[in-house]
Amino acid sequence: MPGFDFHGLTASFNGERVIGPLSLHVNEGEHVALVGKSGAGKSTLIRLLYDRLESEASLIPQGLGLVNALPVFHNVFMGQLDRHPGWYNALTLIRPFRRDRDTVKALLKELEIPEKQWIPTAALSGGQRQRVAIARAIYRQAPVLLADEPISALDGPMAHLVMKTLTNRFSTSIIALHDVDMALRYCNRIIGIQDGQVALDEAASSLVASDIMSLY
Ligand SMILES: Nc1ncnc2c1ncn2[C@@H]1O[C@H](COP(=O)(O)OP(=O)(O)OP(=O)(O)O)[C@@H](O)[C@H]1O
Repeated sequence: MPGFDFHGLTASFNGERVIGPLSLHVNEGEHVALVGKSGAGKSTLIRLLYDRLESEASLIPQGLGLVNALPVFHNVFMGQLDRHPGWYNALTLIRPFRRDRDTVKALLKELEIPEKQWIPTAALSGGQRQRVAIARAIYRQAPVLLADEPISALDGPMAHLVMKTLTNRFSTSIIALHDVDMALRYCNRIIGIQDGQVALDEAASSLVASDIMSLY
């Protein structure tokens, strides 16, 4: 997928416009950080993009969307649920295939939770749960990543590892981030959202943190 170009994006809640109308053109190879204060509309914009991109996107929602009663393996496997026939998914629920087990294990190893593969996600810490949602998005292997605060529950070294991994694994990404320094370090384009509109759209290389702080 060579990027995307959407026009007239809008969203309203209870008759109140919270996004747009705005246009967004993203080229392949761009890692876009969505920044802006709480309530500016970043999550809503990510949802709008996900609705449009559908199977072309891997989503890491702010709420993670994990099934707590299921083990980590099955939560990660869900990233590819729509790629397999029903019988394959049903069998996987009972007895996962070796190939899938190995692929998921390697991903969990990369995210430093390999020992959690068969543990229900309910028994994990917040940061471990966040890494399960990250593994699920990577496992999906969609061309575009849409991530809403994917490092909010991670400590410093782990946050760096995850940002490095995500920007390496996906050729194009849109990542809502509250951490301005991480946005500048790992993304090559910064889009600032203010009251549902694009208030800043610049190459990360041309900005410093204080340029972005005016949005807050
Ligand atoms: N389900 C909803 N019902 C009503 N209003 C909503 C709903 N979801 C979001 N909003 C409103 O839409 C606006 C944008 O919210 P959104 O969650 O997109 O902001 P955000 O920039 O992602 O914030 P945060 O950084 O806190 O996650 C806010 O004013 C919020 O109150």
